[in-house]
Amino acid sequence: MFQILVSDSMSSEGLKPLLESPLVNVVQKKVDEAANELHIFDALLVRSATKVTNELMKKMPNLKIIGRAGVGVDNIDINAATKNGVVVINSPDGNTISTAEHTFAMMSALMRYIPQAYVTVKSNEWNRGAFVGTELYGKTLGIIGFGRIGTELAKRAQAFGMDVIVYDPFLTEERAHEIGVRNHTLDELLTAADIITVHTPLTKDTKGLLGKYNIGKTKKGVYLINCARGGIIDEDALVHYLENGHVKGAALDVFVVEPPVNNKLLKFSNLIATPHLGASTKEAQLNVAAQVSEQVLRFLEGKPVASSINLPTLSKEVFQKIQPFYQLAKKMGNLSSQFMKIPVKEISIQYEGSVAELETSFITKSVLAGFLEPRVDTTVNEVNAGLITKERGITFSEKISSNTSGYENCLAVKVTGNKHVFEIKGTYIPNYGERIIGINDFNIDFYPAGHLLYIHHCDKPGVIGRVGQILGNHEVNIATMQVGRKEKGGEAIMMLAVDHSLDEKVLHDLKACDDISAVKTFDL
Ligand SMILES: NC(=O)C1=CN([C@@H]2O[C@H](COP(=O)(O)OP(=O)(O)OC[C@H]3O[C@@H](n4cnc5c(N)ncnc54)[C@H](O)[C@@H]3O)[C@@H](O)[C@H]2O)C=CC1
Ligand SMILES: O=C(O)CCC(=O)C(=O)O
Repeated sequence: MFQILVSDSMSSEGLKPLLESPLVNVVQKKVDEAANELHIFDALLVRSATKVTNELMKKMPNLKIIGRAGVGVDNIDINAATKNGVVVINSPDGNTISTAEHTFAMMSALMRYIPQAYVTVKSNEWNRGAFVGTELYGKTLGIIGFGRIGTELAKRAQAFGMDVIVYDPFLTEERAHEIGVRNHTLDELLTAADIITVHTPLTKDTKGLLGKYNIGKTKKGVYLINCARGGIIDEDALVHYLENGHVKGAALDVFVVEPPVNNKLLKFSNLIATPHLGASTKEAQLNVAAQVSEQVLRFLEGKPVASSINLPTLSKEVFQKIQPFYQLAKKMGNLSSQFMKIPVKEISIQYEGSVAELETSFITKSVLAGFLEPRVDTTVNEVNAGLITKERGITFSEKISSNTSGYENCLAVKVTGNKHVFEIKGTYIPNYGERIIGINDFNIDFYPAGHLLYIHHCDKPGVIGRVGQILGNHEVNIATMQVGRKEKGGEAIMMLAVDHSLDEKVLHDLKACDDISAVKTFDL
């Protein structure tokens, strides 16, 4: 019989598939309370309170699967789980509606001073003049991050007669059109919206996305809402703009540190807050607990699971053969995504040589997983990459090619957006490693790892020297450098590996250089 530890409070209705199964025994205890019996458990079910660290996993040698009843898996050390051979699953859409509704409730409460007014009435005050609110009708709602929750929120705002504009660099025009919203640039959204709400994952691109600079571009009197993850709206910047009155009010469900400790934001009467309640409804908790219970049971019964976010489902032998290509494919997908920070319609992958004889569908999924990684909240892997790609309105295909590029094996990825196409080619050379051998029409040869700097330039004497000079001036050490060109004196590219990530100042100086037409950085 499998032993299951449920360590955070979860809907017992949702846990029914497990509680009623003759295959499993369910223990509902906090990890601390189960300290002496941790070694017996095959599965661990959590919400966000239990921190699933490598240390905890080490105390659970029987652990096979962790089920997160919710979306964000930031409380689970996924890398450690993968290393320990533990599958992690979540319930990506079980709490979408609840979180969208909570955001809507926060917006209404914010604009009508409901929490502030409630406190005064309870204190026997009757001060109607102090709480003259603002209608939602006719206002422009700016949604940053238009995934599951952003989409549901938009539908509700439209029903209230709001004009909805969105910013999501990965949203296709077709999908925006389908939902009846307009995708804008971030600057357009910042300057046009009366209310701005964020619904992105917390990534290195979204951390502080609404910081001092960007909030400074918003309308005076703007309202800001964060029901996604603490830190997407920079907390110090928000303090600054609440203090000077530029931001008329803010609503937060999430904080950088939860629960907030000595947080200056809490002193503002025009800031309303809830303790991370987005998903706290009976329905959402039932949905997420039921989804996770069913998947855990399937897994323990040896059946495939739908929402696994870390491990592949291949036999060890097959996996070993494709592992080098799987890693190369992931990096190629990731590079393509970073090159094409725009909506993408199609991804096609072509296999040539010995790699074409392997289980290419798995390698394709690895390209997709690498591509999606910078764009979505949850860790995407070969199990869920196809599904998520389709959900994002992106089609994908694979083809076995009879081309001969001169390499023993070659993988080519082509990513198509509305106006731009990006192509990348890679190969794996045994005992030598992964190489990127082509970018668009340029032949090049570099190892895809670390901090990379890409420069598109004119093939003229002195350009390489100027790049070296600028990097030297900024104390940036160059580890390797490769150059590719189509013809003498024509367009050329260079790819440099440097010792640390580059800041805006370095990029600015490079971009200002004559004969350089594009500069991009990548971290792999
Ligand atoms: N307060 C709460 O209790 C809850 C909070 N959440 C949080 O809400 C967030 C969104 O959840 P979902 O909508 O389910 O996720 P999702 O993955 O469906 O949507 C996220 C969207 O953000 C977009 N995005 C990624 N990087 C971006 C960037 N740099 N700029 C603009 N857009 C970007 C993606 O393209 C995607 O469309 C997550 O962080 C999640 O953890 C989710 C559930 C409950
Ligand atoms: O109530 C919870 O478990 C937190 C929900 C959440 O933030 C998520 O699902 O990402």
